[in-house]
Amino acid sequence: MFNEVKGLNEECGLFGVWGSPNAAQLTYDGLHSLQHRGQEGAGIVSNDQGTFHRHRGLGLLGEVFSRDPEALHQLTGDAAIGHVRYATAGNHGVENIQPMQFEHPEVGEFALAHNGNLTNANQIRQELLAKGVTFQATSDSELLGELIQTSNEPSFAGQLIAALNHVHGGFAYLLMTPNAMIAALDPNGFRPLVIGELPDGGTVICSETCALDQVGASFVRDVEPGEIIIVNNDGMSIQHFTTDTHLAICSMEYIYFARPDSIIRGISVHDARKRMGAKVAQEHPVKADVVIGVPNSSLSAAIGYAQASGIHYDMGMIKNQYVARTFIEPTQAKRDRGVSMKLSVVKSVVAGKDVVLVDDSIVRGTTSKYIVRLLKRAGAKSVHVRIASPVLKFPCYYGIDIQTTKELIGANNTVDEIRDLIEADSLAYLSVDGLVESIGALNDSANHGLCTAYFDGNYPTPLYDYQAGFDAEVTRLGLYEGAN
Ligand SMILES: O=P(O)(O)OC[C@H]1O[C@H](OP(=O)(O)OP(=O)(O)O)[C@H](O)[C@@H]1O
Ligand SMILES: NC(=O)CC[C@H](N)C(=O)O
Ligand SMILES: [Mg+2]
Repeated sequence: MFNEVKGLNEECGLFGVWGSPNAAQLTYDGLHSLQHRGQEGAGIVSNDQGTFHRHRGLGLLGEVFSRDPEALHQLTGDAAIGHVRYATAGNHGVENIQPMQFEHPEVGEFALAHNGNLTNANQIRQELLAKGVTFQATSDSELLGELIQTSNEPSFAGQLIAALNHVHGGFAYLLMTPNAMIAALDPNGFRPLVIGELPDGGTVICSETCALDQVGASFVRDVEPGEIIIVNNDGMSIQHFTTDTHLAICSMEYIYFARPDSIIRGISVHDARKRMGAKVAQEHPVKADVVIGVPNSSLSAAIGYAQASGIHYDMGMIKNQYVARTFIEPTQAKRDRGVSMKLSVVKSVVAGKDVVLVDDSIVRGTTSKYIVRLLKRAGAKSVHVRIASPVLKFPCYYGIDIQTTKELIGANNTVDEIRDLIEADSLAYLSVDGLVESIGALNDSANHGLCTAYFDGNYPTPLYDYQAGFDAEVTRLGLYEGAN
């Protein structure tokens, strides 16, 4: 597959429209603003008075549709759903590119798109295999469709509710039948999902508010954990597949994944990142001449660090806008080359200076190590690295593709060891409490409505398929005994 070399890989983006002409074009535009959530493949299914049309392919949205210039025009109808993918389960083939389509005896056909990762996918796959199901793909996303197909419930609505109660883990789903667009969010609400209204009265449901802005839709509300939202020609209705819900939205959405111009559950992502930067300045002050950020995702946190510390902010690094899209077999040599083609230093900003370098996260350490060297080569007197999130130590099983600790520098080294590995003069991270305070409490539960499992190992759900592997890793690393 072809992809930009990135430290952290995004998840997936969902966008759907009901009741607006040119629904496929709107979906294309919306997905374009969600491209940061997935770059492996993209697809759109339109609904023209009950007849579905689909186009999907590997690569960026623009590539998928420019390979076949007629494709978008053929997606006729006033409803559509679309998806941009970054794989967390299954292979990278086109059969896993969404939306997926299914035949159904009651509704005719339906299409399905999924953001997240199921924790009991293996178990469900075995159950379905035992029932004689043959699969169209290898990812976990298809499973909801197959559960609907094989359910004993008499109606599509009942089948969907039963299926949603059978899958576990992270899931924001967008489905479309000939008569309705349907959204559902897992009981922890790990992934963001919002509803908007178009000026012509059409309804949009999508992953982030930046996509609402893109198509001129106004924000209506967030989809709540456990909800099923049904949009049809009579309007919108809300049901619940469960009321046993515990909000635990992924804190990495605020730290890194979401676009800074998005608002997640009432909190501006940019403002939350600025507060994270300010908080790490307060927790780990350092005397320096200039604060710089690592484009793109840490710039908000760097601004926050500068404002709180009183040290002036400057543009010390540039990101090449035409980043080489490198063939990834994810080897370290390729990652190193990818980072070097992506980032460069503005020498006049850092030469002869004590520099605070703010980044939002360290995954393998490739980026920090490269940049510290680059800054020193450009004449920086000292480089103090400040990370606007806590040490990334634990895997994510709900939609980020960090499913093992092996490559996480923070799981395998102490902070002092990481400082030496990246050759920084000092290194410090935001605390977990500081992170939660910076984002702001979403509710009054013990976890304040956030999932911080990647930092503290507190998973809000059972891990099912992943439990044994997780236990083995914890034992191997002695993680709970405190690596840091
Ligand atoms: O320790 P590493 O393995 O290098 O990963 C960490 C880096 O990856 C992410 O950025 P990314 O390269 O994805 O680019 P972006 O900030 O432009 O999104 C993150 O913001 C860090 O900069
Ligand atoms: N990142 C995601 O949300 C991925 C969705 C799904 N698990 C897949 O692998 O395709
Ligand atoms: Mg970055």
